Parts: sequence; structure tokens; C-alpha cells
Amino acid sequence: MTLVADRVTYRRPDGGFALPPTDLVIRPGRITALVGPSGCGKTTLAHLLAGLLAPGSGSVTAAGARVRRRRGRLPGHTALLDQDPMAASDPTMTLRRALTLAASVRGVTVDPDALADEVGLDPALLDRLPAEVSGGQLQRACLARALAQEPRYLIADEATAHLDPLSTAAIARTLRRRADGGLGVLAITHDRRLARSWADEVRELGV
Ligand SMILES: Nc1ncnc2c1ncn2[C@@H]1O[C@H](COP(=O)(O)OP(=O)(O)OP(=O)(O)O)[C@@H](O)[C@H]1O
Repeated sequence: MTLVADRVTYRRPDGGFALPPTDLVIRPGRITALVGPSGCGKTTLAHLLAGLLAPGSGSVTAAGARVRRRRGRLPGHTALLDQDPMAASDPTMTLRRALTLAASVRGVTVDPDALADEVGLDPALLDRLPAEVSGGQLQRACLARALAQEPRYLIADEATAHLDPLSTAAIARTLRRRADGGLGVLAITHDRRLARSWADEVRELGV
């Protein structure tokens, strides 16, 4: 039940960037950290793994089945936690509505308050709009929303880059607990120290 990038390549349409053949394996129950210099293609690889981009060559498979690109929608087994929670949120929708909608799209029924508790967020905040909570609170709500989809794999793209230590720790604890429960996690970060403290394995890209 692994998510596998097998010699994937990608070339930006404007020709400005090309990802060389790259392998990566996301295993259930493990946190893999992906580190590398700015611009080396970490987000590009994350989007290839999530099925948001189609590789130029090579393949992405989940549990042996090829992951196909579907415009604007993630295949059913992967959830993505973006580095910019505001950009990833509908400004007109309460956090609770966004969470239940994300779950129902995947055919999942969830307890929003329990998920908020799990990520260290006061459940009362779920009734606010994205602009009515702090950046750290919104990122935790986005993590709860991602988990509401009951993914097999979670890709966290610089998910704690702008957060205070408390929010970072809350997110790290949740990812570890979920990984211990079988979730396969890819954590993209600039911070090698954070990567070493969170992850079961650290993968360098672009070196
Ligand atoms: N919308 C875009 N238009 C033009 N070039 C882009 C665009 N998005 C990404 N790129 C280029 O593609 C390359 C890979 O970008 P990507 O976001 O995958 O890198 P990254 O390793 O995640 O970087 P960072 O750590 O800074 O987030 C970069 O050189 C970047 O300049």
C-alpha cells in the first residue's frame, strides 16, 4: 500500500524548470521528510504524487494502481496540506462547513469537534470564517479538513513554515499519531532540524 514515484520527470510548460528523473516512496505508518533548496522541485514532486500534475515520463502509483491526473481534484487516497492555509480556504465558508464538505466529497461522515480536538483546535473556532482565526489556527483547521477525508497518504507542503512553536508542535504530534495509526506522510520542509525530529526518514532533493 505504498505511494510511489518511479523515475518521474516534469517540465514546466514555460520551459523554466525541469524535474530530473526522481524516485520517492511514501509508506504507510511512516513520515518521510522531503528537504532541499528553494526552487528544486519539492512542491512539483508533491503535486505529481497527489495527481495534480501529470509526469512527463515515469509513473506514480498508489497500492500498485496508476494515479491519474484529474483537474483540480485529488485522487481519493491522498490529501494535501498547503503551505498557505488562506489560499487553500474558501473565504466565505466556515471552517466547520469546509471540513464536512471535504469529508462528504469522499463519502465520509465525520465528527468535526473530535477532529478539531485532535489537532489542538478549540472546536468553537470551527464556526468562524478563515479570516476570523489566526494563521496557526487556520492551518490546524486545514489539517483537520485533510484528515476528515480519511486519506491513506497525506502530503504536508511546508505546513508549519510560518507557524509558532505551539502550532508546529500540535501539527507534528497529530502527524506522528496518525502515522502510528497507518497514515503515510510526506512532510516537505526547508528545516532540516525539524525534518530530523519529525521524520522516520529524510530525503534530499536537488543535491
Ligand atoms: N507558476 C510558476 N511559474 C513559473 N515558474 C514556476 C512556477 N511555479 C514553480 N515554478 C518554478 O519551478 C521550479 C520548482 O518549483 P517548486 O515550487 O516545485 O520548488 P520548491 O522546491 O517547492 O521551492 P520552495 O522550497 O521555494 O517552495 C522553481 O524553479 C520555480 O521557479
